[in-house]
Amino acid sequence: MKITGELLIGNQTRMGENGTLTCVEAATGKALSGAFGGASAADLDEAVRLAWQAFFAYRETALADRAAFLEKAAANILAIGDPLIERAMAESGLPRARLEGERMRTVNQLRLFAGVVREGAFQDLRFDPADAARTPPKPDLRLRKVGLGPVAVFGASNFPLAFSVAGGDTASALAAGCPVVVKAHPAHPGTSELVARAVQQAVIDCGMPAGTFSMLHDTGYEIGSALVAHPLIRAVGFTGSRRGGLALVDIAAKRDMPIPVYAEMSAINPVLLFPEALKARGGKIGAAFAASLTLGAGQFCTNPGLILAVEGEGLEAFKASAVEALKAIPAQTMLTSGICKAYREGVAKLVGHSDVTKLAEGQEGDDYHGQAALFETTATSFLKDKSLHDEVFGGAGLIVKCRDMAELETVVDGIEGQLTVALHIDEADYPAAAKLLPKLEMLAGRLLVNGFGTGVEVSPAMVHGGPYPATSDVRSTSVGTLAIDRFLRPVSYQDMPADLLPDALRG
Ligand SMILES: NC(=O)c1ccc[n+]([C@@H]2O[C@H](COP(=O)([O-])OP(=O)(O)OC[C@H]3O[C@@H](n4cnc5c(N)ncnc54)[C@H](O)[C@@H]3O)[C@@H](O)[C@H]2O)c1
Ligand SMILES: O=CCCC(=O)C(=O)O
Repeated sequence: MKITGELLIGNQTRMGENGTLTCVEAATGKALSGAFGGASAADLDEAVRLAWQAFFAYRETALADRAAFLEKAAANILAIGDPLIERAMAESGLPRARLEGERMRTVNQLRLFAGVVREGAFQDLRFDPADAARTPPKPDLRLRKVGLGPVAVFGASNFPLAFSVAGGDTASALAAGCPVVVKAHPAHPGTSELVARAVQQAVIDCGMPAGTFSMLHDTGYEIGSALVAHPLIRAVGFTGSRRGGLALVDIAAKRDMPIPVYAEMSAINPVLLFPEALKARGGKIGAAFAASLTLGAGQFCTNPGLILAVEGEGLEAFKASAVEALKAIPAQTMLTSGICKAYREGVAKLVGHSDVTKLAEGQEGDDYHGQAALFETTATSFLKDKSLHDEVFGGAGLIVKCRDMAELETVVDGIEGQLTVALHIDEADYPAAAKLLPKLEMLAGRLLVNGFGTGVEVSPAMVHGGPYPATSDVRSTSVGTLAIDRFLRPVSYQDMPADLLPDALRG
């Protein structure tokens, strides 16, 4: 499959003429092949209008046909073969094994949603029969959930497959019966085109309406912003920075018809080390923490950036093994030089902070490679200075040393919304953990025990979401089968003649 740099608008392709996007090898900054044409306002309008037209037919496709389409998209992505992996490696700097795993996650996610569609429970069909004998008479009520309408998807830089063109947002929106218009991430436009062509081909192969899927490039923020503002777009999926997510939330809120924006933004994912667990195996936990902190150069929204623990021998053992492990970690290629620069600036702020001590650094980095780092501060300092709560996107962690569990609880009270909270506990810690759990439920979308949040399972019981600023809508998840709910709305049919009812609600 060739990368042409074209836009994919419905079943057509054409070169965008609103500026040109070029891209570079993440590891070196050297130019990569391909020039990607930016979409104009007219291209955008055409893609969205096609999506709107497609919506009415697409949302009523037989569930088996919609499921087969998702499976075909998965098969077409796999069929691209190694060129997809090689392009993604060059554009993102992520290693082959990681990207091969991510490709399977993407493919299996599409297949999982195919299963959800085929099974049909997502429609939440409800039947509440009439009762003419009741006073007042009770009407016949039936309910189903339908797709919201065309969805704008902003691919994430850090998961160029599983959170990008055919990632969780696209898979769940298509499963819900919503056409998708993707705004490709500028850091991996070639990867985006390859995957988009696979999805476009699936639309054609399966006879889905033209307009079910489109993908646009933007040389700046103009087209992405206009996409969210377009009156025929009915929801937005986004993974990226807090600033970017909030900009889209703001645009969506100012429309004549405001729409939901499901933005997954920043998190530091606190890890709580309880005293008995620390005492029994502080060293072991420290080594496991270092591995999770530096996975993918730390560029995971689930990265464990904050450690909370009570001071003592157990914490010292944790620190010693984390420090030893981190010192040996080579600098890793970051997704873009901009992300690397932001990371270095974040680390420099911690280095220059008078209340923060640097405990360890990994091997030295450069403008493209991030150097891991571990810092420590006290609970008092952390509570006093909110800037210490900021996400440093990359392999940097901060330990907050507490005097006792009461102080640790006060720190928990001062933290903003998160995707995950990890608890390291032994049985003797259960009473202390039980006391904190109600607060932790309010803090994050996923609570996990004796592990770290990196490596999200795509499953029916997964929540990859959480209170602001982890996401812009605490009621949702962007991973797992429940993600489909973001793009559905309930419609009730009262005393509707059977002939007029949707098939699923007859009988
Ligand atoms: N939490 C996470 O999972 C996560 C993932 C990736 C990046 N990040 C953070 O984001 C920073 C930058 O990385 P990035 O480029 O991937 O994220 P980003 O938020 O800058 O961009 C994500 C997407 O949104 C678009 N966008 C951003 N701001 C916009 C605006 N104002 N109007 C319209 N469109 C806009 C971009 O063009 C891109 O397509 C990183 O350094 C990191 O701090 C966080
Ligand atoms: O970066 C956001 C997603 C993280 C994830 O999916 C994972 O940890 O597996």
